[in-house]
Amino acid sequence: MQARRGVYEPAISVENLSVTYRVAIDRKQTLRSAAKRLGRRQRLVKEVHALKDVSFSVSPGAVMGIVGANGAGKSTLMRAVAGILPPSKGRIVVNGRVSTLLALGVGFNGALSGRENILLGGLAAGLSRRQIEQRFEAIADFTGLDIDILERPMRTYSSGQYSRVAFAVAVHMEPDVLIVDEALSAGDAKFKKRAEAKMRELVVEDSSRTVLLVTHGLATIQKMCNEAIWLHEGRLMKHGQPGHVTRDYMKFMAVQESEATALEDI
Ligand SMILES: Nc1ncnc2c1ncn2[C@@H]1O[C@H](COP(=O)(O)OP(=O)(O)OP(=O)(O)O)[C@@H](O)[C@H]1O
Repeated sequence: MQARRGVYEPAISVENLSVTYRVAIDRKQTLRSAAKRLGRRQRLVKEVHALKDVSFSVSPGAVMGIVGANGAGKSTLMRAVAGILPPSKGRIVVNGRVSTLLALGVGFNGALSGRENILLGGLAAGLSRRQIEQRFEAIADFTGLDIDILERPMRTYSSGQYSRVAFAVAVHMEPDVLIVDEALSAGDAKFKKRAEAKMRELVVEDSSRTVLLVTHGLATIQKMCNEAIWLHEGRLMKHGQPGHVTRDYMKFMAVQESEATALEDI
């Protein structure tokens, strides 16, 4: 859809997006072929078509859930929208500042302390040093980690401590577009509660923020989202109301499962 300023400008517009990964594989050599090649390695390049001609748009303020089986292309789509992964084909337009909760903490430097990574994360999100300093206390507070832990290099953190910092940074950037990939499963039970409350505040209470939310928790999609898409093997299967999308997705998965069981029975 061609957006005209003042008429309808989507927050996110994805047009005919395809993403192909190229993976180099070392082919197993037989003794004879190895002798022939005199020890030279034979490399094959395999293409993985993670997204195939996907198009949709998201209105400003919408909370869009993304569902799909393992390997469907959800994380690839999130990385592409976040600008981390270039499209192989097609176009993505995002209006506004994006903050991501992708595979929590991508971009953190393990050699630096939690405190330094909070600063770096803020700079990467486009805030000024002053703006980050103003928010530092709130971010540090939100992590629930003692200041002496925040002074240690992040490579010494447990995965829960790591995700606490990543989550705290991302949700305090006040982005126009927030991309959340399975982040609600981060941390222990206590932190999960705080994370969910914060997400609700960001997603539900501030209706100007556009959110993309990837999760296998279909109940979360129904609770938090007002739109959803379902991806399967890189293709967009359905775009619509969360209830309809999750219903069709569950039906599809149940059929696949019963077919697999039937095959096992043979
Ligand atoms: N860096 C990569 N190099 C090669 N192939 C990749 C890479 N990342 C993902 N893929 C492949 O792309 C496809 C889509 O993966 P993606 O991680 O986007 O799926 P997903 O829907 O997020 O899955 P999950 O629910 O398991 O997290 C899969 O077939 C996966 O193996």
